[in-house]
Amino acid sequence: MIETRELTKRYGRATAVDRLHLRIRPGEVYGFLGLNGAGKSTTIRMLLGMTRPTAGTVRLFDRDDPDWSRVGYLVDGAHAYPGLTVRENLEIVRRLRRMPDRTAVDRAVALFGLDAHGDRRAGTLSLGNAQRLGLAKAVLHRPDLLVLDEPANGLDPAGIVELRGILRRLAREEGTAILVSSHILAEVARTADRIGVIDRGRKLTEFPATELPRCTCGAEDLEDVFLRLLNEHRQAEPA
Ligand SMILES: Nc1ncnc2c1ncn2[C@@H]1O[C@H](COP(=O)(O)OP(=O)(O)OP(=O)(O)O)[C@@H](O)[C@H]1O
Repeated sequence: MIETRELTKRYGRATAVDRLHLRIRPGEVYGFLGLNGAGKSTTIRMLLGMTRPTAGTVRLFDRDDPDWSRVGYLVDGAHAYPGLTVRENLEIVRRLRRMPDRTAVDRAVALFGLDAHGDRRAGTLSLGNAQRLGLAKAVLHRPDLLVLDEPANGLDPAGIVELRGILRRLAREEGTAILVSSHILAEVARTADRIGVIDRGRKLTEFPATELPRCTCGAEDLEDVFLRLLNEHRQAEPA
């Protein structure tokens, strides 16, 4: 349902994303891994129509002309109106999305454990709670595709576990396709169904999260796998 073909972004002579093929199915959580500067955010921006590809295509929901009302996202950190409360921020999103269901705000507040902060001004929230608000805004309208760039930023360990549960539930119960980029490798291993590793704009490998032990070749964990893959790739293809 979400597919990129030969997706490429060049900035001058530098190639940020290089002929990337991605496919994410409904109900699938896709973990997108890469070092700083690997090309994750650029890919995400192209998926969301925020950056025009130099070459290649993005197809969302099997259409060339995407229906953005079916997409939710959290990129570049959580943004909110700082002078408005958590509920007011969510209420604005509800109206902008033309959602008749007035209980949507309450549901989102509860889903992200923001009950105690509903009447606080967003500008006074801790980083983790601001991130929760950003996530609540992203899923308020029950999108079919959810794109999250480093969603665990600022969350405490309990928040990270909660986020995992929420993403798994959205995928399983609502059939949401979820792309999540992260540096927290162990967390991606627990959250994602499939994992793709990108380096210098190119997809190095992709594997089901359940097959992680089989592709470790003696590696201790995903972090180890990731570093081995990068080393192998960089030895094979020096910059
Ligand atoms: N607007 C831009 N102009 C020029 N180069 C850019 C621009 N945006 C990104 N790049 C370059 O493209 C490459 C990929 O960057 P990108 O932000 O997509 O990586 P990333 O994997 O998201 O990294 P990080 O984990 O640090 O956020 C980097 O070399 C970056 O410097």
